[in-house]
Amino acid sequence: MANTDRTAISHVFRGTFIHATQKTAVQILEDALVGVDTEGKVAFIGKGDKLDTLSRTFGFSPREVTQLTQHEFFMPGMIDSHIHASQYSYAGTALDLPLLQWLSTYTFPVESRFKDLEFAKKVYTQVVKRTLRNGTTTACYFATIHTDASLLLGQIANEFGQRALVGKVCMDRNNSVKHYRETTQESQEETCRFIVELLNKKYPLVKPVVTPRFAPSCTGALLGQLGSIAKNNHLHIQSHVSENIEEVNLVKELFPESESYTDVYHKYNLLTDKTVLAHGCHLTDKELDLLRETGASLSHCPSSNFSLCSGVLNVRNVLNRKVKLGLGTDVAGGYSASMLDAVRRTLDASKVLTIQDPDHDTLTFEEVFRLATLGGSQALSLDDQTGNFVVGKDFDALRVNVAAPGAPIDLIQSEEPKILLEKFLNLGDDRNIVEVFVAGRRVVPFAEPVE
Ligand SMILES: O=c1[nH]c(=O)c2nc[nH]c2[nH]1
Repeated sequence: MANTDRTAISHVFRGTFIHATQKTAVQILEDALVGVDTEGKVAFIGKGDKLDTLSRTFGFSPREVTQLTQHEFFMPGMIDSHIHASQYSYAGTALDLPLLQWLSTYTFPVESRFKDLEFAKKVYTQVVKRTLRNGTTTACYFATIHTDASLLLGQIANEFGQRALVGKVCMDRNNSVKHYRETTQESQEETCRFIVELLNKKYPLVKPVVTPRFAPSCTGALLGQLGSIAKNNHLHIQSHVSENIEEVNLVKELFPESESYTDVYHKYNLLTDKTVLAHGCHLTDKELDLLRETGASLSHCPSSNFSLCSGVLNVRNVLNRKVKLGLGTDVAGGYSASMLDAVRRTLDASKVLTIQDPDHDTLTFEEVFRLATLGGSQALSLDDQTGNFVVGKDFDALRVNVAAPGAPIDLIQSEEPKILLEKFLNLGDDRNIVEVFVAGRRVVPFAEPVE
């Protein structure tokens, strides 16, 4: 009997699906049949040999099933839990200074240019397209202090179909760049305008995130106001924490009454289960415990941590202390806008710790795969919608062809799915990502522009 009361099915795929669950870092579903409904949600996950029964139950024709080849698999879309969209214009350059000098020499002068909406449109279109093509289905973006340009980033993410958290950056002190400053009142008022205007657009996949840049850029007064705005509107919060030692010492000087850097955010009600803090290389165990207790998460950004010589986060310790953790490219402190690079640098960082201490429990590629997908969704408190293949979640997925023509992987023989995944994570690039879906909509290859 045909399915009448369910949402209609829009796609059915048959082949290998690979994802992470809470229990299993890499779960492989061979010859799976996955149906996606017209609302973009996973409608069913079954075995290929149940095609007839599933097609009757869900009311689709077996002829409509898309069959993957033996070198292909679907995996969940990757989640970039920390990326500065506004810094994309200089990605791949300017990696020769430590954090605080890097910010004043390169970052603030470039970010100040986003007052110009034409410039903002160009850079934001590029970064959204590039990250989507690289398989980032969800991005947690820092924009700049400019409200209209930040709204434009939300509009562009919506147009291209990327799931995004977008933050108008707040900073009311410690910036020597003349045209890149706001008063406490401006920062607070413009944050409210940003939130109201972005929410009014009713973009289905784009949400505002309250964004104090980091404690050294914000007065206690501003941090307090931002904490209240986030609380009153149940919003996400993002910032940076304990990236570099000089920064940690500066926070001690600026907030002598606080017990630690993390405590500064706690004091101003900025640690919630919707908070994500980037870096955390120099956090103490006590600070990690505070993150766990408040439900706040970390975004591990190893490319940037290496490039700016900031530090090496001990991810094993973070996981042992049960703090939620995702991965971030941190463009442009990180030079690559690909989450595959974040995966590789995460493995490198873990191996650096093992070189220093042979007893260190090195992360496996399976664990890092989980961090790039399910871990990121948990870090952003979006795991009820995305992160793995579960009936009822949105279908955010990458169709990977390990043997795609022109791509940088040579297969000598047919391989097990787990080997295909490992090869893709270590050797692959966007040429292996043949299709990207967000909430069931195919967003890569890009639709032809309408003339
Ligand atoms: O890597 C970083 N990039 C930034 O833009 C930034 N701002 C504060 N702290 C930061 N760290």
